[in-house]
Amino acid sequence: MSLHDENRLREQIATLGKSLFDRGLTMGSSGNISVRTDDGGWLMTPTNACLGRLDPGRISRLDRDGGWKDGDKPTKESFLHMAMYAERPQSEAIVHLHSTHSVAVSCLPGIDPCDCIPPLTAYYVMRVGKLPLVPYHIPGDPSLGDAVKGLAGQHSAVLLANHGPVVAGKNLEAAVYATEELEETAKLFLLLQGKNPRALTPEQVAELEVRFSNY
Ligand SMILES: O=C(CO)COP(=O)(O)O
Ligand SMILES: [Zn+2]
Repeated sequence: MSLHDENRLREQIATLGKSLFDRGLTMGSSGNISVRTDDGGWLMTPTNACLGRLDPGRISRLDRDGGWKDGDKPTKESFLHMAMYAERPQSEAIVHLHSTHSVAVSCLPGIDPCDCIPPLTAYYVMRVGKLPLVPYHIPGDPSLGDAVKGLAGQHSAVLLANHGPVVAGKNLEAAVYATEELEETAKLFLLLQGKNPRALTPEQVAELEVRFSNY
């Protein structure tokens, strides 16, 4: 990867991180972002960094084995990102947030652990699809990587119980769009609690999956 391309990715991580933070999609020092680099390694946001104030030059660089090469110390969820990438060779970027409505859904009793949010809208189906719930683990616990492994091959997004979403995309922009769509649909889902909303039918979902398989 040329220095120009790497610097462009660093700038993009900082710009989109600030955009997410400024709109309240993640708070404090929560959340993390990673992007695959074409030497097989990754750029990841540093641990304890605020996504709203990232310094592109201090973003962590990891080698293909997840070893820390340079930049600030990487996110404590680096193995979670790597577990997801290991199952998803087609994904180039991952976003993890503590976005309020998605976290709220992750705490609800009675949600379907195989699919936490029904297909309420077309864009939710196109960008997120089925959303499995990963049982609660302490943040940064390596066993979280194992818990995600069985799910990430079939699902571009998972919801960590009492924690938040982890969303992969074909590039960083796609991963951010999907995270935003998930948060908005979680909000709709909460607004519609007790109202028996009409979700899309299995036929409508199947048509979207065929037409927008690489969205
Ligand atoms: O969201 C987080 C933990 O789950 C934030 O952790 P880091 O600051 O290590 O990235
Ligand atoms: Zn987290």
